[in-house]
Amino acid sequence: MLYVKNLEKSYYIGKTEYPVLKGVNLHVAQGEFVAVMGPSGSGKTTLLNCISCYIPYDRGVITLGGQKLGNMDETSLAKIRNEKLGFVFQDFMLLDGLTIRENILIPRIIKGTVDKDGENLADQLIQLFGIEHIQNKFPAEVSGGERQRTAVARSLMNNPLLLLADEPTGNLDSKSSRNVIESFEDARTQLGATIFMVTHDAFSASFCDRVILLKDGHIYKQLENHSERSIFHSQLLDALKEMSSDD
Ligand SMILES: Nc1ncnc2c1ncn2[C@@H]1O[C@H](COP(=O)(O)OP(=O)(O)OP(=O)(O)O)[C@@H](O)[C@H]1O
Repeated sequence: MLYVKNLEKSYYIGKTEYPVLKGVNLHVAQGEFVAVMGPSGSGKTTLLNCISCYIPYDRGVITLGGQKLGNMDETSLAKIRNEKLGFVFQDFMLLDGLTIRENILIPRIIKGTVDKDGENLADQLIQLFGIEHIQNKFPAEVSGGERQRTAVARSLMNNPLLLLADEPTGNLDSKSSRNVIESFEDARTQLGATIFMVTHDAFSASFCDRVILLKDGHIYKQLENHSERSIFHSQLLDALKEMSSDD
């Protein structure tokens, strides 16, 4: 589904090159829920931004659903972002002047049509995420967890091939975080969504099928979840400790 091969990306400040991604290789299968963790500055957001086509990369190949990303004009990139990718950001990015339902419909509005099919999918997502009772309210009138569930529902509006989430639980308390992670799990089990999430939170990551640990622009280790969530959580905490003591 998503393949990243030998991905390299540097930032330049003046003429000085700062390599951030130094040959990253990974694969995310259809229907998988994968987290990326790593120390601050290890390149997690840069990796996500390369996959999102928000920033260009220097070397390597990214393919999504068989289509090679990169080297495309702005119109093609915008089409991929709107039709093949779904995004969930830490600060929700809901529009204050639109209701919860209208916010969920934004990807269809951008596409130019909100037909019966779009309204039906919105109904399905609103029901799936338990936000029927707030659908006609405005973002300022609902809780942080409800705003974040709205953001997850919106990200699924165009049946994206891949849902990308950058610190989706970063600003939330533990109850709301759990709510968001459960909404990802629902999206996966009920809609077959594929989710790629950057997080600092080992608890949130412990719900994933696989966790990729990134360190200094390389994949340090990948852990697969074959056991109970609490056991996987301990394994993750141990691996994170090992990674930080390897300096
Ligand atoms: N636009 C930019 N120009 C120059 N350097 C950048 C730019 N964006 C990020 N960097 C640097 O690249 C490195 C990786 O940044 P990135 O945001 O990918 O890390 P991260 O792992 O997501 O960190 P965090 O966990 O703190 O969000 C950091 O050292 C950062 O300062």
